[in-house]
Amino acid sequence: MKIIDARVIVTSPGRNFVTLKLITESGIHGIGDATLNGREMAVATYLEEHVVPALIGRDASRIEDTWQYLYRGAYWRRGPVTMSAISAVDMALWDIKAKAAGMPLYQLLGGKSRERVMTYAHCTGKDIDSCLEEVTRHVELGYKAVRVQAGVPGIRTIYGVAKREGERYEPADSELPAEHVWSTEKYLNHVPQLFAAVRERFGHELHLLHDVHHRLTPIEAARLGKAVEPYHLFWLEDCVPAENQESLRLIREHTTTPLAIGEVFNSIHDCREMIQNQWIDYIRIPLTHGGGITQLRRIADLASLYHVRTGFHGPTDLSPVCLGAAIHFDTWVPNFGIQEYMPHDPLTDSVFPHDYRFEDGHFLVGETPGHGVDIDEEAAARYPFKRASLPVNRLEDGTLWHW
Ligand SMILES: O=C(O)C(=O)C[C@H](O)[C@H](O)CO
Ligand SMILES: [Mg+2]
Repeated sequence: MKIIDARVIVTSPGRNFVTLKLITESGIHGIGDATLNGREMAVATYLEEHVVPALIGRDASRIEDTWQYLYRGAYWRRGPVTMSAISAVDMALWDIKAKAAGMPLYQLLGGKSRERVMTYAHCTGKDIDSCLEEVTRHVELGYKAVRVQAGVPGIRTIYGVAKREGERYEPADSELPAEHVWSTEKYLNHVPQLFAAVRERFGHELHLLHDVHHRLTPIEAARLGKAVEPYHLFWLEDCVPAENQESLRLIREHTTTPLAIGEVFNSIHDCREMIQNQWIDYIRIPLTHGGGITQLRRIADLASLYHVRTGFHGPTDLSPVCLGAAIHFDTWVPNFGIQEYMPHDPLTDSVFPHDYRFEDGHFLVGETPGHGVDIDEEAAARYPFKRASLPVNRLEDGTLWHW
C-alpha cells in the first residue's frame, strides 16, 4: 500500500498544532501529531523538507523499516525536533495499518489489558484555598487522581497556574519568551503545606500528583520527597533536569515518594539507566516526542522489567491525535500507570473529531478502526499559526534557571 501524498497541516484552534497526514493509493489515510510547543515550525519544516519527499512511494505497511529509515538513516539522530517528526510518521502509519485491518489500534497492539484508563486532572490555584476549590470541583467530576499546583507566596508567576483566575492555563503565552522569577526556598517551604491541606480536607483515598518542573537540585528534590512522604503522593514529577540520569539515584536513596519523569525525553537512551537502576517509578515520554508507538512499545517493555509504569504526558499542547493514540496504547500496555488529561479547548476539538470518551475520571477507548482521531482540514485552515514561546526562568539574582 504505497504512500502517494503527505500533508503537513499547521493550525491554531485555541493554540498551535502540527499534524502530518499520509494518504495511500488505496484511499486510506492516517494522521500523526508533530506538535512541539514553542518549536512547531521547526518540526513542520523538518517534515516538509527532509521527511515527506522521502515518504512518497514508500510502502505504508512497513512501519518498522520506515522508523529505522528515518532514525538511523537521518545520521543526525535523536532530539525533540527529529523525534517529533518520526513520531508523527509512526502514528500515521499505525493509524493506516489498523484501518486497513479494520480494527481499533489497541487490538493491533495486543488487545485490552483494562476496560478503562485512569486519568489525572490539573487542580491549580493562586493560593491553597483556591486550589482546594479546584480539587473539590474535580472530585465531583469523578476524578480519582489530581495534580495539585498552587501559587507560592513571594513568587509572582509560577508554572502550572493561570495568570488570571478561571482562565485556561497555556504556558506558551507570548510571542517571545516571558521572563519568570523563581525562588527554590520559597517553593520548598510552601509545597508541604499545600499537601497537608489537601490531605486534611480530602483524606487519603484521592491520588495526589505534583510537578516540580525540573527546578530542583537532587538534594533539594530529596528534601521535598521526604517532606511530602506523610501525604503519600502518587508521584513527584520532573524533580530535576535529567541529562544526568544519576541525579535520580540520589533522590531515590532519600525518599519513598514515587518519582515520575520523561516528558522532555525523546529516546529510550534518555531513560535507560534510570529505568534499569529502578531510580524512577513512572516514565512519561509521550507518543508525539518519543518516536511514536514503535519506540514507546520498546520503552514500555524495558520499563516493565524494572517495575516502572507508563504515565503519558498529556497537556493541551499535545493534540487530540496524540491523546487518542495514547488512549489506545494505555488500553493495551500491561504496565500502565496513569494518563494525564488537560481537556483541550472546544475549538481544538472542533478541528480534531475523535471517538475517545471521558467518564468518571477515566477514558474509554473507541472502536473506530485506527486511533479514532481525524483532522477537519477545512476547519484547520481557518486558524493560522501564531508564534508563541514558552517562558524562561531566572533565580532572584538573575541566574538563568530551568523553567
Ligand atoms: O503537563 C505537564 O506535566 C507539563 O509539564 C506541561 C509542560 O509544561 C508543557 O507541555 C510544555 O509545553
Ligand atoms: Mg510536567
